[in-house]
Amino acid sequence: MKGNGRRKLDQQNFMEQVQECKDNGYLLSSKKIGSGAFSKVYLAYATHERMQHNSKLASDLRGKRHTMVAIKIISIAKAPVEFSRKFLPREISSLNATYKHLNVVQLYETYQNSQRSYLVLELAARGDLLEHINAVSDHRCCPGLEEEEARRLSWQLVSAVAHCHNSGIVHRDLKCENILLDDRGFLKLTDFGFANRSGLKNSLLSTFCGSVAYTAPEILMSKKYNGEQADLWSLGVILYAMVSGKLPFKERQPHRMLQLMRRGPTFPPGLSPECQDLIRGLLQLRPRARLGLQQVATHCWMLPAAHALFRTVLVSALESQLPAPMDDAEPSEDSEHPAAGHLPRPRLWPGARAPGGPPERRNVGFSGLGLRSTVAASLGIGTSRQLLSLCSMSAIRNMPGHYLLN
Ligand SMILES: Nc1ncnc2c1ncn2[C@@H]1O[C@H](COP(=O)(O)OP(=O)(O)OP(=O)(O)O)[C@@H](O)[C@H]1O
Repeated sequence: MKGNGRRKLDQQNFMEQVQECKDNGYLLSSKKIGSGAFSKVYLAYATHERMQHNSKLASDLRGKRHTMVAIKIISIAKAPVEFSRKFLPREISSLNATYKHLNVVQLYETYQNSQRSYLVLELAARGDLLEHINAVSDHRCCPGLEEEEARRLSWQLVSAVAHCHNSGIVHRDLKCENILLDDRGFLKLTDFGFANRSGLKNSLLSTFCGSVAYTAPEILMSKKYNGEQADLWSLGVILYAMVSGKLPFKERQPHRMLQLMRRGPTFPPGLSPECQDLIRGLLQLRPRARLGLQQVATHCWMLPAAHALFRTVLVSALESQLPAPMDDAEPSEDSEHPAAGHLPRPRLWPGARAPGGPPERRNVGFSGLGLRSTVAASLGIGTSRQLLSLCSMSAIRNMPGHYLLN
């Protein structure tokens, strides 16, 4: 009886939600795609009428060629007052502040009544990064992703986090479960429930947020912390999880966790020294010793993929749409692989220059504007402007093909 009564109530609740969504221009499906502490997330469809009234929604869905969205329904009645008054408004304002980046889930709109709040979000239908790592590990019969895939995803994640920080938002709950993948394989950072404004440049935060396994040591030690530096620690944990299929430090008790952190991570055999170096640079106990986002983006481990992509995109774009480059843009004769002659020699952090200094700066006499977008899209890191802001930076400039970005 009790079970029956509960089921009826759930059904009634769901029908109310369907009606409330319909009133706001969305067709709610019964497909539940996730749930959180006080929320449920459903697949829904935007009506054409709604799209006519919401340009954000219309422009994005037109590009995606479908009308699907994810609707996160938060039960105000079930959630603690602090959640509705503090965390939910922060989540909404953070999503508004970080609109719009290819690697950050987009909030199209919200509506609410006294019972529920609705967040209409961009759909990321391929599950989260943790599921992905586990699925790939099973498939390969070896824990973790291939470094090449981890690098591609890291580019997107670094781009997303850089965009948040540049928008004045610290995420404070970066973990594999809060990183979703969409049906095109793009990474989408989500769950800004603990996000906060980073405020003044050196202002410090004090609230404990996130999951212990991803939490920076200074937070575990209850010290005041810099949100951006704490996000960078979590980034190191995520990168470690991607390439090893496990967490670098796993203990329930914070003081034991700290002991492990002091000892530093141990790496699986076969992991490249460059990748180890990057992870070590992020998992620095002292926040100030940690790599910054710009150093991450220009770390030698991050470069090979970008380099290869630049080459590939450059070659195909040159063939299809652009005037031929001047002679000096040709690969060197001794290149075995089309990219090999131009790869900067691996540099280990912190930033020792490759022997012989940076590659010569070349200019091919075209702006490469369309190409920038293609490159940004290939890397999965948003618009060309976002690519530029991430890479306004020495390493990309030092890379062969840098002229595409100037
Ligand atoms: N835009 C989306 N597209 C697809 N699935 C989503 C989307 N947003 C959320 N989900 C799914 O719903 C789950 C819960 O969403 P979310 O993490 O935002 O809720 P939450 O209430 O903040 O969760 P938690 O209590 O774990 O912090 C996610 O783990 C994910 O599986």
